[in-house]
Amino acid sequence: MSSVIGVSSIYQTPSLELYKRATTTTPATTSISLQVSDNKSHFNNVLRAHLTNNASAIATPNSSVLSEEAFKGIGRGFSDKDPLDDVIQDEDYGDDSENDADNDDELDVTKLGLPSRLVDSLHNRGITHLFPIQRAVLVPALEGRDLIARAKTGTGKTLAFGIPIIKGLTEDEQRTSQRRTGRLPKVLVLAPTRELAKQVEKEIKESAPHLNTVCVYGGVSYVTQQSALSRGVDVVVGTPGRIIDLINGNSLKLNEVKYLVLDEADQMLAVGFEEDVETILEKLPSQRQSMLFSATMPTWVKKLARKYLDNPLTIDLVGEEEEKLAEGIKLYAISATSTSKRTMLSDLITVYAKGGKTIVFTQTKRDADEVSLALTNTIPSEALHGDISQHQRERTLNGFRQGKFTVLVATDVAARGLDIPNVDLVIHYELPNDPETFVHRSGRTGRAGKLGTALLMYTNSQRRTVRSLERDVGCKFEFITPPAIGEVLESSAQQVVATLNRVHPESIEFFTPTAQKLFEELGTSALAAALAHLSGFSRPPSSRSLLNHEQGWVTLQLTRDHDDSRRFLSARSVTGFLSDVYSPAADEVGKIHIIADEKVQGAVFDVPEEIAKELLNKEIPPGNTISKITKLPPLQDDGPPSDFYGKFSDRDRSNRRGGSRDRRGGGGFRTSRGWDSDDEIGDSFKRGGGRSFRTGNSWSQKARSSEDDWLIGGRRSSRSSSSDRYLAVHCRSFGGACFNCGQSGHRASECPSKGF
Ligand SMILES: Nc1ncnc2c1ncn2[C@@H]1O[C@H](COP(=O)(O)OP(=O)(O)OP(=O)(O)O)[C@@H](O)[C@H]1O
Repeated sequence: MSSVIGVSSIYQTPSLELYKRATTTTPATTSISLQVSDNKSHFNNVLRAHLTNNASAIATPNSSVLSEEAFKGIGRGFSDKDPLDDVIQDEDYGDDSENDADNDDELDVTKLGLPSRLVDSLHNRGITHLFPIQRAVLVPALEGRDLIARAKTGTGKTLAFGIPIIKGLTEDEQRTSQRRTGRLPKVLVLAPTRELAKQVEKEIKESAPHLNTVCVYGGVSYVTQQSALSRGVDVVVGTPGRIIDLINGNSLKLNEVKYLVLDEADQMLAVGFEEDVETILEKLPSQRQSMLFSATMPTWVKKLARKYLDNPLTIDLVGEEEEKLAEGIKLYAISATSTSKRTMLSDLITVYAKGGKTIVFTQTKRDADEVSLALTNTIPSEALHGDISQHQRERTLNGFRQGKFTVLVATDVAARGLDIPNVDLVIHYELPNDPETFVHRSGRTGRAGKLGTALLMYTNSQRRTVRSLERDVGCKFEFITPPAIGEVLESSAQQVVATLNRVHPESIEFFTPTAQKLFEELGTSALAAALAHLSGFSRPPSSRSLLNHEQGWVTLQLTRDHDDSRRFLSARSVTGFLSDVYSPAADEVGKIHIIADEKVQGAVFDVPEEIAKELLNKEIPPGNTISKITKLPPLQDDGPPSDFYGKFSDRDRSNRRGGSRDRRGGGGFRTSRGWDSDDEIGDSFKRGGGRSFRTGNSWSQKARSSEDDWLIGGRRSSRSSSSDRYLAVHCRSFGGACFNCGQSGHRASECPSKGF
């Protein structure tokens, strides 16, 4: 349906080229006219209207122009009731089949009326077209509207606020044509972690090298930050703790701030920055534009929005039902025991990362160290967690970015915000604490429209949680079995071949005479030997159990013909059968699983390699078959299923604390999808340092783990009481396997047969 609101003038142009010319030549007028047919047109039109600096509105054929006032009045259902009710959702930005060329132009950074300096630096970074969240934010942000926005991981949220702000600052600078030394910041970006703050700084600096951007965060000296601020600054990005310290020390003055950005607002709450954030917001001039980015809308964030934002427009490009992960992330899940995880990991990396970058997520710092140490024997890897100094963390991240090593083993500190290009594989070595953490961990791959893989390792008892995760995140896992040794060898060989292709021709020349001689003597086996050695298989690979991936074990399958009158196979009947055929096999048999397919009477079981050889040579009763298998058939379930997320599930935690609070399932995200979650406002309690933590919020759980100290921008010691730390560190049993002896239930550092 179309409706005419009021017409004063329409400039209609036959092409965008003419439109562009018209926008530069048409004098400013005040009122804009419109004819509206659908929401998408509204958007297109408002975009055009605003790209002309609100001075004049130009329409191309098939589209009309409307003012913001008119826009508010039509179709969208803008409401007076609650400012948070103004919502623009993803479908409003879907493909416009009417005019694809127009669409492309709307995204083309050269056609948006952005300052040429900004366009040039975006182009230098390979950014030629806006991503959807950037497109959605651009117009209302340029209008000066306060915003609340949400989009999936890696979709370009930083430039969503960065581009309009840079445009505004650059134009201001051009107008005044002077840059005062000692000028006060016009932009304040608050980020919950140092890493995120640094990343935002990097994005803004690279897109606007002409502006002075200073990043401030705790854990490092004040002096450099203070002197950078005193030289004059346009944009300050920082973590709340250090920002308050700098304000109190008179080094940072916020009187001239025109733009405030709150990045990852829900994370601020989780790490206990509520008070600090509010203290900072109180100090800002009331005449400003505020933009808030948040993955969820817990009560505090809503309150913040109501109190400090002015009639904000909500832009939600995730929605309620949609998959919360970025497109292009392929998901796998693999069942593993705490022991087999350890042995399986390098094979999974070899097969699924194919030589690219991998991030492995563990729950604890100690696990990160131990996993990384164990991996280093086969694949170069480094650990990243809170006990590592700031300087070393930066070196590690840089080394990983530059490809100096390919596997980063990290605690959840790295899950949020870190933008490392081209991560091919994310492995959840331990189940995440909640679905949000899963989304953020997985979102380290498949960034900026690229493809990626995330692989979840779970134990049998966590099967139900994996299903819950699928429901909560709106995703589907492909369930896989451990890669067979053949696959691992093939992938290793391919990776070695890729490495060989990168050997410098001059180096090749040095080795050619020896290679020729070898080839004459040994033929292709000389080359094969080199490949085997470079793949780390100088010795033949030992066989591995398909059930728990343990080396030196073999998985065999026993099937029985249907016409066999004996009872169906059970674990006990398998042992009985083995003792009849070859009694050492019955003595040594490991795991036994019954095949799920009811049409097959069969079981799979593990035996040591030597025993398997003997057993396979024995004569067996007719009607039975024993064979070595390379892939597991579907097996019957065993073990109690669990509904817990990670080691720090809500239920776990409340039990430990003796809490009787009414929890809504295993974490806010599960039971309340999307933005309306976490309304458990009564659940706050104060911790040392006076910052309040809400126990009902999944993030507060993380904050309470021993994990996240270094996340916080300074004031580390004030955030957790010793009793909290005790709970976090001591009140959970170790469920993993020792990297020293391989036994489960203790860590390598506590291994009875030390020598680690
Ligand atoms: N329009 C664009 N074209 C190409 N690349 C872009 C564009 N916008 C942003 N990028 C790049 O995409 C990557 C992800 O952007 P960014 O870190 O802002 O994502 P994000 O949405 O904040 O992610 P997260 O939620 O994980 O923090 C960055 O490397 C950024 O430079």
